[in-house]
Amino acid sequence: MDIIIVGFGAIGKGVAKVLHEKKEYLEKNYEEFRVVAITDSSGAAVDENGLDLLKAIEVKEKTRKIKNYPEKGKEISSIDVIRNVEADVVVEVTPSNLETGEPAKTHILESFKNKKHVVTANKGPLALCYKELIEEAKKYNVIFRHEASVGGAMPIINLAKETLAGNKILSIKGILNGTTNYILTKMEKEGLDFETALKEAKELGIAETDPTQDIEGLDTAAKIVILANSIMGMNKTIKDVKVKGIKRITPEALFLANKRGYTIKLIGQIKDGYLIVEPMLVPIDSPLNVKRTLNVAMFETDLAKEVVVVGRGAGPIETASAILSDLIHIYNSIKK
Ligand SMILES: NC(=O)C1=CN([C@@H]2O[C@H](COP(=O)(O)OP(=O)(O)OC[C@H]3O[C@@H](n4cnc5c(N)ncnc54)[C@H](OP(=O)(O)O)[C@@H]3O)[C@@H](O)[C@H]2O)C=CC1
Ligand SMILES: N[C@@H](CC=O)C(=O)O
Ligand code: NA
Repeated sequence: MDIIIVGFGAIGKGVAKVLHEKKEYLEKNYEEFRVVAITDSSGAAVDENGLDLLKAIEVKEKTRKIKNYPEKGKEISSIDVIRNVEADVVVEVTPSNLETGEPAKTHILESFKNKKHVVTANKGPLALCYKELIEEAKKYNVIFRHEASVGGAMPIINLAKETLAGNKILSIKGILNGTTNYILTKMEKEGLDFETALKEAKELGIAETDPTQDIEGLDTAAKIVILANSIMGMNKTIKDVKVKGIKRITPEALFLANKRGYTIKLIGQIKDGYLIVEPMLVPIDSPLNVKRTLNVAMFETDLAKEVVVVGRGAGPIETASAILSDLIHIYNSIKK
């Protein structure tokens, strides 16, 4: 199966690393998953016989520009690659823009028009025009998967759509941002100051390209919109979310909360049609009290009653795990 990776930052490189590591597993159980093009803001590397993924990562890390890939690098836009390079699937992992959804929205729609399936981790277009994307995918008869867009490696979207199929999801409450959970954990457990904890999160490759999206709660807001629309049958946008971030939370506030048997977590919640993101006091022994980059989601459903899922919500390899599972789903759907 031939793949184009659009965006070659933390997640794009994570996908390349995972596809390299899992090469034998994939060839044994499915077929070769070949990356025939990689793009970033500088251009692209294109090889219809499949790029050397370790070389692509090395070129990117050494020169910051994928167009410097020897012999196969070129100054060409992602849209031209999507239009002109033969491939089955586009993996869209450019930055999430929560105002316009670009450039991802155009990349995704252009992929559909060129009969390419899409796997994305990008929250922008999903939080702004979910219905349009689903309708366009149907119109061009292509598969659109986005498990990585909410909770990273934590199974949530496909879990609700597949394993909980038939259930009515009555409410969802959880921690859906790894960066803020990492910061709150480091402040609480190690007394680290906010800026140092944020710097560490950036070095881990878990923060957004613009980390204010994490800190101000907008990333969590985008994710609960995606959940509301994709697994609760709503039609919301990010403007429908009441949002508060964690900027005012201090190590002292966490210490005081602990003394009273609580911790403080950034909680996203969908209940009775309302979408809210705010820091909340959480009992120390609550299932919501997960640490570092972990995410957690508590579902209330009509048949399965309460369901709780926990997993790493961010990180290059963890997120690539969700992207790989969507790629395998597409393989099973188109090649069988
Ligand atoms: N980091 C994480 O743990 C998770 C991230 N996500 C989502 O995954 C996506 C990628 O995140 P992440 O890898 O961390 O972000 P980065 O900022 O590390 O990487 C973004 C990449 O997109 C490239 N890019 C920007 N504009 C374009 C364009 N027009 N065409 C092609 N490439 C472009 C950048 O190019 P250049 O290198 O030249 O600047 C960069 O390579 C985001 O939408 C994020 O919300 C989802 C789950 C987890
Ligand atoms: N910045 C996000 C990345 C995953 O969506 C987070 O910290 O959760
Ligand atoms: Na997920």
